[in-house]
Amino acid sequence: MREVWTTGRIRAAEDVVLARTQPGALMRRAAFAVSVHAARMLRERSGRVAGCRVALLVGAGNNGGDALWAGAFLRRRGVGVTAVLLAPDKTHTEGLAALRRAGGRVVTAADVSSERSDGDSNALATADLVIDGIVGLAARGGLRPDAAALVERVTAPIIAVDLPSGVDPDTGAVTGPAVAAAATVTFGAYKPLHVLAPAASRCGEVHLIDIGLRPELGEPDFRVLDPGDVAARLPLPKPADDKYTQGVVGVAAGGSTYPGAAVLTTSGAVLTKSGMVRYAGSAADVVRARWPEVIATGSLSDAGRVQAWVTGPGLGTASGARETVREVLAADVPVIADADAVNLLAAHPDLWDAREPGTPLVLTPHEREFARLAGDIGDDHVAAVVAAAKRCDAVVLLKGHSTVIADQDGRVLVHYTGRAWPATAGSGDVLSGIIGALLAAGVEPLFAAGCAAWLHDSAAAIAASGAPTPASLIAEAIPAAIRALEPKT
Ligand SMILES: NC(=O)C1=CN([C@@H]2O[C@H](COP(=O)(O)OP(=O)(O)OC[C@H]3O[C@@H](n4cnc5c(N)ncnc54)[C@H](O)[C@@H]3O)[C@@H](O)[C@H]2O)[C@@H](O)CC1
Ligand SMILES: [K+]
Repeated sequence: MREVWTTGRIRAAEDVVLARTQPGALMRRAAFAVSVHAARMLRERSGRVAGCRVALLVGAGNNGGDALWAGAFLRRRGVGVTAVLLAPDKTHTEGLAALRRAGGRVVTAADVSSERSDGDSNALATADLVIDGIVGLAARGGLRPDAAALVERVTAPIIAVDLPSGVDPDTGAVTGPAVAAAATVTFGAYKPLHVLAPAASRCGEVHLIDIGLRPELGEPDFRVLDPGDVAARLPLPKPADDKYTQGVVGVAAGGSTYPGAAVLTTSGAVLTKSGMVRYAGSAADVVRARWPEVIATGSLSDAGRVQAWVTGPGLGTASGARETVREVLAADVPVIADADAVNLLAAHPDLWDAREPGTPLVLTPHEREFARLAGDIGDDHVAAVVAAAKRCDAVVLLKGHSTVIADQDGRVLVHYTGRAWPATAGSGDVLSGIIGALLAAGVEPLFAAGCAAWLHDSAAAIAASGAPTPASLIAEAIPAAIRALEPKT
């Protein structure tokens, strides 16, 4: 499990560790790691390290200090290093002295911008690699114009120190010009931007360097599930199980207008776990035709007992749909409410009264549905989703390139996907079915949503395999996604 802390907490931990270490020691450790990754990248790209050229973009703070020290270490390996100073009067003193001692060249941003053709002012044009030390934890807003103008001139790959400059460290928002790095070397702990879109797509591969902060950090602000976490939580049938004991999933979705939503939601449920799936609604014939193993009935009252309900996809918002949501919420079993069910809950506050207190509810809005339910999301998605989860007393999963999932107790999971394959019609219906299957099996709601987001993304990647995929094929790839996890049977 990848653990993530917000910058305020990382800085507090840094202060504790700084107070008991030699001045400059942490920075040199961080910078040395940057130089190691820079050297590796040079070797991979040009087959050598000595003789290559590296340009450093150096801002006013310690992030610039890291870059300068990294430059000094690279000089020792025979690399030609030029530092481009954005704030010559405020440059990190020891870092600058170290680079000069090591034989590095130093120019100002103004020299580079003047487009003189001598070697120094050409530093960016001739670099094999650029190290971004413009700004780190203190970043606010997009790159300032002088920094943005420099970054625009870069053609070589960039290694970001701590984070790509210009992105917001805590929200991952990109509100102006920002660096797009080939790799990021970060220190002490992952920060939100490394896993939150859109900033995460600008990090390249992220390398975490231990600088001794972990004992001072406490509980993380949020977590990212890895394949092992998902495998450990997937419900697998035990020898004594029968079709009922694994948890029966009920699907109350779709209808005569959107029978496809009924099929896709049911597909997600059927393919995620063994046992039984029931369907209740006016698309019963269509569902039965696609999945003969599903017990399909025309109405909720005929459906029989289930251990979790999935509702919302393709349900519409007419009075019949409202009654369906009301009945499902009153059923005293966990519910996953998606799409129209979220819209109905937003539009008809009385529906909340149908809910049995303490019965788990998972809401899975996309951004527009979220706005209807909880207001404008703003730049800080994590804070908005946590607030909505507390207010709705539910697990809230906000869909997006970074799926953010919050429990009402404040725990947060984030799933970042660098791929857009799941962004296809009906894909959310499949996700709902997966969540329903996991809820019915007794998986804790936060992790049912978290594991489902992971499985859905993995299934989409398998189904797409580099080309567009429809939602039906995402559902069909769920078993392959589970097999790839190698859960223990
Ligand atoms: N505290 C420590 O012990 C350590 C800190 N380290 C480094 O120190 C960094 C934090 O350093 P600082 O607190 O000095 O601050 P930064 O280096 O992050 O920021 C420096 C300055 O950049 C400017 N700036 C802010 N937003 C900007 C924008 N959008 N465009 C251009 N310039 C902008 C501001 O004037 C700010 O003061 C970390 O990210 C990390 O790289 C590492 O050396 C590890 C050890
Ligand atoms: K940076």
